Amino acid sequence: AQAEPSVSDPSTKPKAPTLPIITDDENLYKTFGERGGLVQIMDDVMVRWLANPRTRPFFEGADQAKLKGHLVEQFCVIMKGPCTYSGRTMAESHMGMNVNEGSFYALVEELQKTLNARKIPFRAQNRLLAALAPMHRDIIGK
Ligand code: HEM
Repeated sequence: AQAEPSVSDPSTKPKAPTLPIITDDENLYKTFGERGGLVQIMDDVMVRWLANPRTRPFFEGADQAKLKGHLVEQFCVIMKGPCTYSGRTMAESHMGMNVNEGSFYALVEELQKTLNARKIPFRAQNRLLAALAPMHRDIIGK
C-alpha cells in the first residue's frame, strides 16, 4: 500500500499557529476541480449554511460574496493550489462570534453534504477535513 501523505507541513506551524495546515496531497486541488470547482462548492455550501438553523444566524448578516471568495482562496492554499489568501486569520475573523461545537459541526456537516453531492471521493474529503479540524481552536468559544 502507498504511504499516506502527511497532513501538515511542519514549516508552517511554529511561527504561525493560526494559518491553515497545508496538506501534502499533491492531487487534492485537482480532485476538487481546481478554482472553478471550489467556487461551485462555496456557492452550494453557502445555500446550505443559510438554510441550516444552527449556522444561519452567523451567515445571514455576513458579506457572503466576500466570504465565499476568501474561502475559495483559503481552501486553494490548503490544497497547495496557486492562490494567495487575502482574508484575516481564523482567530481575528471569528472573534466575538461565540461559535459553539454544535454550530461548528453543523457547518462541517453541510460541507460534507456539498462534497458528497459533487462526488468528491471520501479519501479526498478526509484530507481536507483533517486540515480544517485543528482550526476549531481558533474558532470555537471565541
Ligand atoms: C474549519 C472551520 C472554518 C473555517 C475554515 C472558516 C473559514 C473562514 C474564512 C476563511 C473566513 C473569511 C475571513 C475574512 O473574510 O477575513 C471566515 C469568516 C466567517 N466565518 Fe468562518 N470558518 C470556519 C468555521 C466557522 C463557523 C463554525 C462559523 C459559524 C457557524 C463561521 C462563521 C463565519 C462568519 C459569519 C464569517 C464572516 C465574518 C465577517 O464577515 O466578518 N465560520 N471563516
